Amino acid sequence: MGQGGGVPNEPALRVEGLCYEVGGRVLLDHVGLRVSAGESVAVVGPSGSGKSTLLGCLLGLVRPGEGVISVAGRDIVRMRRRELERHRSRHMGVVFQFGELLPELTPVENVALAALLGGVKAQLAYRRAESLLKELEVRAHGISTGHLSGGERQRVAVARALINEPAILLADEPTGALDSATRDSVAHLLFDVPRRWSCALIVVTHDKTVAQRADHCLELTGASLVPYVAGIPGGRQ
Ligand SMILES: Nc1ncnc2c1ncn2[C@@H]1O[C@H](COP(=O)(O)OP(=O)(O)OP(=O)(O)O)[C@@H](O)[C@H]1O
Repeated sequence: MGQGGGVPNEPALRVEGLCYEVGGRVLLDHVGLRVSAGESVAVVGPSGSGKSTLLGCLLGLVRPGEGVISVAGRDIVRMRRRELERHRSRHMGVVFQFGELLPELTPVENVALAALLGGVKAQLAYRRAESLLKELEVRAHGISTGHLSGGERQRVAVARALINEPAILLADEPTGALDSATRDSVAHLLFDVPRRWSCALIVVTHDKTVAQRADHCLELTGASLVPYVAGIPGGRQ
């Protein structure tokens, strides 16, 4: 797969001076972040520190008060809605805690759907979906996605997130609903994605054993992103 249509010398994701305030509380205070293709970042932090809000900003779902969020070389903060939707579907993939798949569809239908919605022709969409599911070792046909195990569903969700060859893959508590053995296998697969598919990966998680697999582990605390070292909140790496 390609590099998600990225711009040469520009990281897949560049965040600068990101500020967000809600209800009189500053959640993000001049936050900066750079993630290149092939690189992974985990974001941990106490409950309520603003991790989902940060992810919402990166996805263009929450509009920050200030700052730049450059995805594949273009600032999404200043985009109009239609353009943002196109840019998001072309360059960003997302995996949520519960997969958020359509349970009555087969895995291949769930994955192909994301490509069809992006304007890819049906034959190509299904071919790509089958090939991704094979690479991610989950069956494509003959079963409703709702009948798969939790771990298999997350593999389908990863395939769906990758089908449009995104520049960045964002995952919000991707292993939060899994038992520990399944969590390890899904986390292993997820942190292998940047190398195999040349995209950037950002994972928001409560689970430190998942976070430690990332190239860089950051903590959102006091409205800032700081390096996280096990046992030392806000400690230096
Ligand atoms: N639109 C909003 N209006 C009011 N408060 C909000 C809004 N969005 C977020 N908040 C508050 O901001 C704080 C941060 O929320 P957020 O969901 O980003 O935290 P989080 O770190 O993801 O938490 P958790 O780990 O529990 O999921 C919370 O206290 C939340 O109630």
